[in-house]
Amino acid sequence: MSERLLVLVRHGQSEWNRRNLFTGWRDPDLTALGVEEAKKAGARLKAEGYQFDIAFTSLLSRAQKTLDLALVELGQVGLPVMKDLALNERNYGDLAGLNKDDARVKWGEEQVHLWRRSYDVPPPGGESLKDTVARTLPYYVTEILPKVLQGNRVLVSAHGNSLRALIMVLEKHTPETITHRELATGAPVIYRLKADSTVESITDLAG
Ligand SMILES: O=C(O)[C@H](O)COP(=O)(O)O
Repeated sequence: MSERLLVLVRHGQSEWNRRNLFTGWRDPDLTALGVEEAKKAGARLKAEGYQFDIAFTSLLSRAQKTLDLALVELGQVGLPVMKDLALNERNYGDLAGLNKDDARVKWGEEQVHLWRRSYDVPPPGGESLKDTVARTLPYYVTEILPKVLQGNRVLVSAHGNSLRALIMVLEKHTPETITHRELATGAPVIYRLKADSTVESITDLAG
């Protein structure tokens, strides 16, 4: 019987997460804590008995490195890995590199919250979550989902907002409820899909 297993993991803490900077398509490395989070994600999955047939990640180092470290813990170095821009973090445009607290002082709490969590308000020069869904969803539908439905056990290492874009569809969030869906660094979320591609069960390995 097919498992139809899909595991999503947000990369471990990056240097810019630690420094509280908008990151988007910029490419900072993991911190020491981020490395530990990535290893812990792999170890947790291994301890729960998970193994994978294929993995997907973005073109950004923090997601790729998280995947590599998790695969070492899983004893699965050499697993086929597909890398694609479609899984990159939401492009934060002109906000990239700015401190999130400084931005709140400059533009106000409410405006910054709209840029960070609203569905359809893009940051200046960047992508809204709606734009990110438009970028990531076609890739999910054409590349990732078919693998899951064929019975491959699939691991995806990506980013807070590119994964929230997929989670919006998987968990059937509305533009309002998705604003409250947060994703911790290095915390795998495990989905079992039905044959019709809807979600049968969700297990969050956070904490
Ligand atoms: O790109 C970033 O800054 C982070 O990865 C996600 O940031 P957010 O929680 O502000 O959307």
